[in-house]
Amino acid sequence: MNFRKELKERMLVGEGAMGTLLYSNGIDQCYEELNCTNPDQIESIHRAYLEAGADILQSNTYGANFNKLKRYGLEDEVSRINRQGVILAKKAAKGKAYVFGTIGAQRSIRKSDLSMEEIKRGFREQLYSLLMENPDGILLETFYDLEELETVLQIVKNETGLPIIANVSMHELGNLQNGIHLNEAFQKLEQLGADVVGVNCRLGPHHMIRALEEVSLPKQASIAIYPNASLPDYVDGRLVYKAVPEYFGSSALELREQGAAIIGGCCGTTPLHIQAVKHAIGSLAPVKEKFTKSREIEVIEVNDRELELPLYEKAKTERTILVELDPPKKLGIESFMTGAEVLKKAGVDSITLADNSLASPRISNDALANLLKNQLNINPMVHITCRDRNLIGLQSHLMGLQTVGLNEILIITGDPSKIGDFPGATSVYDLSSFDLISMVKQFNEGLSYSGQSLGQRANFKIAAAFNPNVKYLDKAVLRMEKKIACGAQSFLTQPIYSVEQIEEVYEATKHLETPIFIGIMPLTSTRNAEFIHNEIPGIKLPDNVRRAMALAGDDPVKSRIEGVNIARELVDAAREKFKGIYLITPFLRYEMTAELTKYIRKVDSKQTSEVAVHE
Ligand SMILES: Cc1cc2nc3c(=O)[nH]c(=O)nc-3n(C[C@H](O)[C@H](O)[C@H](O)COP(=O)(O)OP(=O)(O)OC[C@H]3O[C@@H](n4cnc5c(N)ncnc54)[C@H](O)[C@@H]3O)c2cc1C
Ligand code: MET
Ligand SMILES: [Zn+2]
Repeated sequence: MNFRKELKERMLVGEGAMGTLLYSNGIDQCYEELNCTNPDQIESIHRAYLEAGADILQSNTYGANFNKLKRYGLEDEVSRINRQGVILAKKAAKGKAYVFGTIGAQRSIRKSDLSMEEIKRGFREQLYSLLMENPDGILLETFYDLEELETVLQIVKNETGLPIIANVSMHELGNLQNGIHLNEAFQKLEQLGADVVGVNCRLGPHHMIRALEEVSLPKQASIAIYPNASLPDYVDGRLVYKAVPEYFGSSALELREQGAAIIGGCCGTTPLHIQAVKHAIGSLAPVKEKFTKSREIEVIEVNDRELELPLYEKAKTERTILVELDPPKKLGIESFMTGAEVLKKAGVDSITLADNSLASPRISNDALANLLKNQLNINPMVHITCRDRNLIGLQSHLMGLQTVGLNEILIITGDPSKIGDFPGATSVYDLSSFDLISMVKQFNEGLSYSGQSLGQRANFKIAAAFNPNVKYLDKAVLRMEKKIACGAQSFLTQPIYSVEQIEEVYEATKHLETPIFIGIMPLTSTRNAEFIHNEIPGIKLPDNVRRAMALAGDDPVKSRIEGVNIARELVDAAREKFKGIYLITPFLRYEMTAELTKYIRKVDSKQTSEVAVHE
């Protein structure tokens, strides 16, 4: 038997599912452990697949890596479980089928914290264990993350000359994560030396056929397709699959027409599905040519609704004042709307609205931003955190904002739920602030997260956060640079409380062209000052500031005056170096930020007229 030769001559049949089959037999434990604890059961499943017509058996070692076995306390059993997996498949094959050592991805469809170094380590250990038992090839499967697959494929190539099947999993029809098209992924994997490039899991035969229609035949490599039995249904907390083996079998012919040379099955498939595949394709040869549909890319029209200069552009050349006015925590918006009106009259360029700041629910900022825009003709900036919405919610939110013309946005990670009013609530964090910035940039190119056309380009103006209240300012600046590379067009800082710090920020960031809005939040009382100084991480108030607030004591009027006076000094320092000023309204006390706005406008216009007189 020569796998590489036979692959070119006739269609080969792969195995079907192992995990879901075991589960349907009532087993709910680490499936790979069964290689050692119940070898007969695993061997008999392999045998059933062999008898159904499988030409390639794959060891029951999908999740047999250090990181996954650790969940079951089996991390010391990597070698035994993998070796035993190959031994069992070989025993069942009896020389009548090829036996491939299976290695599944370690990063799943959800974002994983595993670093590439951890992945490589776990991967190598599994690979060496499998190779000890001389399989006929290596099968890499269920890779949602192409980077991970590319990395491990290179390792296999370096370690062995055995045939390699490299299977990705699609995120969405035709696309991998981050919008990489299947055709492109196949080309990359072929270049890295995979004998077979393929797709497994997540989607059923229908979507696999549709996706293959836009994929051309690789130059050298063959294509493998391991569809799930159907799309899944969610029952009692588990994914279950509709099992229609005849339909699965008839789909095999269409998969062949679209270029598949190996057809097997993934989740939900059984020996009956594999039998139906074998029955359908008989001893046919793989196709040598096919018609490839050109990729459907809708015409993306530029959405030309630009009425005002974007804030980040404005802040490059002229004074630009943003004032944060947060949505109320209770129903009733009179004082919020009055505040917005007062701020508008004072001369702000935009009002920014936090997204449930400090992880506590407030009236949704997009609803209020809409009111500000439509009722007061204010150009608002909407904060968007990664905390409260998953990848679906974030995309829908962005499409909604684009639709109603709320295009100025500030992207932040978001304070974690555990610090807020509902500490037990989930902090979603499907995306980091970097990921979300990149996704919005992609929206601006007319593409969704997974690279599907949105029909139009969005025109978001992307602001991001910069926290200078950290131990190592240079590290925070590196984060800014990374955010700029992702697509950030301006920065708003956490509040700064000393003139020296404004100088430091200027020195540390003067090489950047991206405008920075310096955050200034007036203090409201001595208690407020002491809280910030003693309890907010990273913030230290200068002694003279604390003394001045303490002198104002409990008198609210004196405190307000002192708070504004201190903020003025900071504003003066910031004005010298930065065009962008970001005033944060404390506790809806808009009269303080309005006063500061008027002050900035006044001193700016005084300076302008002084210059004019001079000229
Ligand atoms: C202008 C502005 C507006 C904000 N608006 C909101 C809002 O509307 N809603 C809300 O819930 N929160 C808001 N926040 C709070 C913000 O979400 C938290 O401060 C968050 O932890 C940091 O957000 P980021 O986007 O700057 O995080 P990122 O830059 O993505 O950083 C994420 C995490 O990395 C770590 N990190 C960052 N920099 C460093 C460093 N230099 N050294 C070590 N570790 C670091 C920190 O743990 C940080 O939490 C806002 C903050 C700012 C500055
Ligand atoms: N071959 C593996 C199995 O069927 C692939 C699972 S995909 C999550 O168990
Ligand atoms: Zn699967």
